Amino acid sequence: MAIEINPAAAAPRTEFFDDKDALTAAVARKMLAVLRETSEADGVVHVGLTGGGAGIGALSALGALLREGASAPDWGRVHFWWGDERLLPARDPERNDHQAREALLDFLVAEHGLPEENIHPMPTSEEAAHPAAGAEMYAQQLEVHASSEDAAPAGGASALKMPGFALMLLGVGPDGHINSLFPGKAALHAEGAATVGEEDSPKPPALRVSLTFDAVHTAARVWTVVAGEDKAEAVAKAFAETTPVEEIPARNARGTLETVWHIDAAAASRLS
Ligand SMILES: O=C1O[C@H](COP(=O)(O)O)[C@@H](O)[C@H](O)[C@H]1O
Repeated sequence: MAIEINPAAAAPRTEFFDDKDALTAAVARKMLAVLRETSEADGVVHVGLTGGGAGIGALSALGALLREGASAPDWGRVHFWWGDERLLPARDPERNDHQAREALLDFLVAEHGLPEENIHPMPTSEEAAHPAAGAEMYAQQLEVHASSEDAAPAGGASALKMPGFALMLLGVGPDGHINSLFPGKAALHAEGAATVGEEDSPKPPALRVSLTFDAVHTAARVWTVVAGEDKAEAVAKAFAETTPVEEIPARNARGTLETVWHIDAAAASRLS
């Protein structure tokens, strides 16, 4: 059955930047503000991280802001999760969590008191024998941190046992994928679960674990970060009303409060 976009979710708006550096700097500034404000208001804030050039770039930019003295949240209240991961050994340079640690998280632990237990990586290939097992393990971790009110997408659809994410960052692949939700794959149709395994990712490595669309849709803010000419076609298709979600999964990136596409000039070059 064709995937339909939930009309109750926040419609996407766009923010444009000259280049990737301007984009990542702006996203990092906004991220710090969300982390400060939400952690002060709620006592805790859960954030979903992404891999890829712009996603990791935003983390490096956040580190740079802190080194310049930007006002920071109480890091003891901040929890980091991942939207997807490659099922590879711990510390493999291709793992999204490894790249995020190098770009920001190790610095936060060493210099800013981020508790190691607030970092929630997806399972490694040493921990999970296959993607479905990894997905199940991560769903259990999410459930441990679920708030008393389960996370629910806009519009009254069923809730999931996971923490309420204040923010989910999403890179977008040249083929329009978000997380490890790739065009035409069965994982796009996973319903009622927070996580799903992917056995045959068209982008190597093949074995991956991902949050589902249902999980993405529970986040308050969903921010795509898209830079580079190789993303231009996917961006143009994502904003064409007739493009099926099965072809460009990023079309179905939606939050409950806001959906913002952060796009640099090169990635925006084919938007009309
Ligand atoms: O495989 C992945 O790709 C996307 C996009 O990466 P990019 O390098 O094309 O920007 C990324 O967001 C996702 O987390 C990752 O696993």
